[in-house]
Amino acid sequence: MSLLAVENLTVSYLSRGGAFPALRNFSCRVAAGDTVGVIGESGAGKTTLALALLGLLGDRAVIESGSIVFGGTELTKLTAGEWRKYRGGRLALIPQASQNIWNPVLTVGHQLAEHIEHHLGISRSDAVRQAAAALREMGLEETVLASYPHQLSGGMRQRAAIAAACAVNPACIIADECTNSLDVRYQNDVLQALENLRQARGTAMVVISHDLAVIARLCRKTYVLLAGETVEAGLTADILRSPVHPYARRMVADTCSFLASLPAAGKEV
Ligand SMILES: Nc1ncnc2c1ncn2[C@@H]1O[C@H](COP(=O)(O)OP(=O)(O)OP(=O)(O)O)[C@@H](O)[C@H]1O
Ligand code: NI
Repeated sequence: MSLLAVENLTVSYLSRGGAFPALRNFSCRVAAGDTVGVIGESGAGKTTLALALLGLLGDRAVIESGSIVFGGTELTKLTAGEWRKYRGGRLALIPQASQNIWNPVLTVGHQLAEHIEHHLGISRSDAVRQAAAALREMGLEETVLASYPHQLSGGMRQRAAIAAACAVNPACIIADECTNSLDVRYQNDVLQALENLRQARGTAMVVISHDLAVIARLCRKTYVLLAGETVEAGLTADILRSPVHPYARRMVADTCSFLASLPAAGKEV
């Protein structure tokens, strides 16, 4: 059985002009330990999907149809109180622009430890220890615990947010553009840390990105979104080798020609 099963999900944003469907008939299945990528250009509906999966759409959006079943529970019918049990715990989100999740008046350590304590039901001192370990996995020093968010760079805040999502041992992580404000070295570290987490704990992942290289590195399966529609879905290796839809073909060709255009090491530029 799938850990996460999304069937024919359609989500619309409401405006005075009517309902605008940002995601249409999206379906996917994610087994325990599986890695699924969702790729598409800006406005394709990727974040809409992430927010729907976590019950965070807010008042201006509605789930028009479809279902989201996680661990046997239908999520689209949960009340706000019931959502608190799932969100951030068994099902965790690394939100887009996650460097901005932090409360500016509390230290990162305080917020991380509180989050871990709440979701794992462990003592504060154990939570602080786990917070330090989670930061280390993201290449951050223990001193980050005592820092206020504004004392860290955007990339450090982003890695600390990823540490928060990973620290509570989720069964599934939804990662929305989780490497977008990181420089290349830290992108590598974060992708490696997510891969290590999957291998060590069997964490399933839905990796949302506009960057095919990120998806190709992490994901077994890929869904390609264009203006809210799934135009291609399959094994990532197959899509890379022989994309079918014109949009997918262009995306693969553009990524390959970009990589090929990089000067070879040592060559004069
Ligand atoms: N709160 C909102 N109210 C109205 N329309 C919205 C809202 N949020 C998103 N949309 C619209 O829904 C569509 C999908 O947006 P979404 O944020 O899901 O795209 P995305 O694929 O995540 O893009 P990006 O790569 O830029 O993050 C867009 O046309 C966007 O303008
Ligand atoms: Ni987005």
